[in-house]
Amino acid sequence: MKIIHTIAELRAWRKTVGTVAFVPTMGSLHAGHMSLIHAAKASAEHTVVSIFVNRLQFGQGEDFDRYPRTLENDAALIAEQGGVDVIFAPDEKELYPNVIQQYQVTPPAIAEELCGAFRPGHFRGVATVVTKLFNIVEPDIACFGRKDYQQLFVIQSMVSDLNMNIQILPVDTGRADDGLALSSRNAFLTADQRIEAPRLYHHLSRMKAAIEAGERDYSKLAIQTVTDLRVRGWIDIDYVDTRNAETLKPAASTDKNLVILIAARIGTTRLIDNIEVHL
Ligand SMILES: Nc1ncnc2c1ncn2[C@@H]1O[C@H](COP(=O)(O)OP(=O)(O)OP(=O)(O)O)[C@@H](O)[C@H]1O
Ligand SMILES: CC(C)(CO)[C@@H](O)C(=O)[O-]
Ligand code: BAL
Repeated sequence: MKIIHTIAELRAWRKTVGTVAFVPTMGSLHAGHMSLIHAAKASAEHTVVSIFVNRLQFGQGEDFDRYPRTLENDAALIAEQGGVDVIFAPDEKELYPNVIQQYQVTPPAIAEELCGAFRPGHFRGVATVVTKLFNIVEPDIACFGRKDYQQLFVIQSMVSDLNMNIQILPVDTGRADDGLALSSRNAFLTADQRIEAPRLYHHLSRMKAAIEAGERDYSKLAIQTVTDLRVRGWIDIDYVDTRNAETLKPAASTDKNLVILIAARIGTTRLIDNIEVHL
């Protein structure tokens, strides 16, 4: 396995190989990332994992500075699993030599809802860096986790709208035994917060069960969840929302494919999760 830091070296390597599956990450790898890597390995001759904490997708006051950076551990974990050809780990100067990225990819208005409403410019930053990475790695396939459902939606629609010749492979959310979605940011949780955090998934599961049982008043379900979380001390709840799983528009009572999305802060750590409902 090679660790490549420069675009020139990555491009030189890319010219010498056949099909490539690509897993973009911000590092601090966990079992959720490993299932993306597993899916990538199974779908092309070669696998590239990128590790880059992308300043452009973080807002003012967000956790860019404290975001965990653990390249050595990440490389060891990937090497242990085997089968990855390249870790692409550029530094900021390599990817953003002009400091300010003049040309950016602006997603449509749906990217300003849900997480986008609380992280203005976030998905522009994601779409821009993913486009740059796609242009550098030139993958045949790229894997994205369903945990970041809106991100997956933005990338899928970007690839379709801009005719990028890349197949996007969605990968199911990896969870801890108690249901908490695996996330690099879980590392910030205190022991007590870690015990409380799976409540997000428990609420999503409860809302899903209610919808499967015939409930169509999605706002009522959301209010119940918010009320219960507030009582338990979750004061910073960004949203609890039921959307059409294919369009991400607000769900209609006749929709058959839904996704319930949630984002909330526990202490200073912002967690997101979602659950799909197929009726
Ligand atoms: N639990 C998970 N299951 C499946 N995919 C995941 C999971 N966690 C992250 N991913 C996917 O891994 C890719 C890289 O994500 P990233 O490096 O931001 O990790 P993360 O754990 O989501 O970190 P963060 O705490 O920043 O949300 C994304 O496609 C993301 O959806
Ligand atoms: C796709 C991504 C690597 C772009 O920086 C990031 O948003 C992530 O890790 O999900
Ligand atoms: N996993 C999405 C990256 C972010 O939260 O910035």
